[in-house]
Amino acid sequence: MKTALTIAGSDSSGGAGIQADIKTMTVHGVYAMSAITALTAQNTMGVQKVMEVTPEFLSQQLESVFTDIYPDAIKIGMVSSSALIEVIAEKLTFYDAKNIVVDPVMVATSGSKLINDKAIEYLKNKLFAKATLLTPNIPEAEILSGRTIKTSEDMIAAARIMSEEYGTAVLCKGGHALNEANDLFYYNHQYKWFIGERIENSNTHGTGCTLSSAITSYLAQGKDLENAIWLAKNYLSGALRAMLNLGKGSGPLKHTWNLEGGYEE
Ligand SMILES: Nc1ncnc2c1ncn2[C@@H]1O[C@H](COP(=O)(O)OP(=O)(O)O)[C@@H](O)[C@H]1O
Ligand SMILES: Cc1ncc(COP(=O)(O)OP(=O)(O)O)c(N)n1
Repeated sequence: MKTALTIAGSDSSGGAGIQADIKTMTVHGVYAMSAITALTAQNTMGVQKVMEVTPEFLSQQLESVFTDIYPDAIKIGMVSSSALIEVIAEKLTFYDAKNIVVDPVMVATSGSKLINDKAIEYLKNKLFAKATLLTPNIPEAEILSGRTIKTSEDMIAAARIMSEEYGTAVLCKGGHALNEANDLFYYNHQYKWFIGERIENSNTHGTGCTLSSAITSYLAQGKDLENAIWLAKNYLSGALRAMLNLGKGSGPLKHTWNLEGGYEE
């Protein structure tokens, strides 16, 4: 069985973070493991409280996983402080980790900030160069590239800046654009659009976590990067199309849709 590790925050409502990642990896037939960076008290309306783990405890979780069940691929999500980022960077190097998808989580859809400013600099300087793929959404891409994104051309320019600066592939996600759901992939001075039909569903909590952990699952299974992105986007669209409606705010996706025999693309 192929294995994957998610290094991320826990979402008590189960729609994003570690919980979304484990569900996604599991329905893809991949054995999921976790190293938790923070506990969030969170629901579909917002993040009420965050409790970060200590760097020592994160370090121990990573050591416990890597020395026993080696992950074929790794997803990194919410990491809110520079000390935790340092630990992750050190362990990824020490254990020679491969197939690393970094989702630079900064702000939840509800508006809550999930990272501090110093940590953003550490992400850029210590973690991004180790990534196989970065998956910023539009607001994150604006912060990381220093460019305002209003048009498709802006998305291409921002992705180029990030890809060239960090020497890695970038998928700039278009879920925050108004009428489309097109994601822009940039690597090796070339770009490609991953076109998605926009689905009218206000329950989008955890779309980014779900996409990045689906990509990680496909990388663990040995798919090449572009194929992994196509397959993951198809899975994400099905999870939105299943129209689960839970909670009072922006609710979670139906992660199990692909086990129920419907919603074929
Ligand atoms: N309404 C929607 N219909 C179809 N796809 C969507 C929709 N909203 C987001 N997506 C897709 O979900 C994925 C996550 O994108 P996005 O919502 O921008 O990220 P994040 O959750 O990190 O803010 C992308 O592939 C994006 O195109
Ligand atoms: C613990 C935790 N991690 C990440 C997020 C953000 O998840 P994302 O998939 O970007 O979805 P939204 O929250 O933006 O819908 C989170 N909320 N909690």
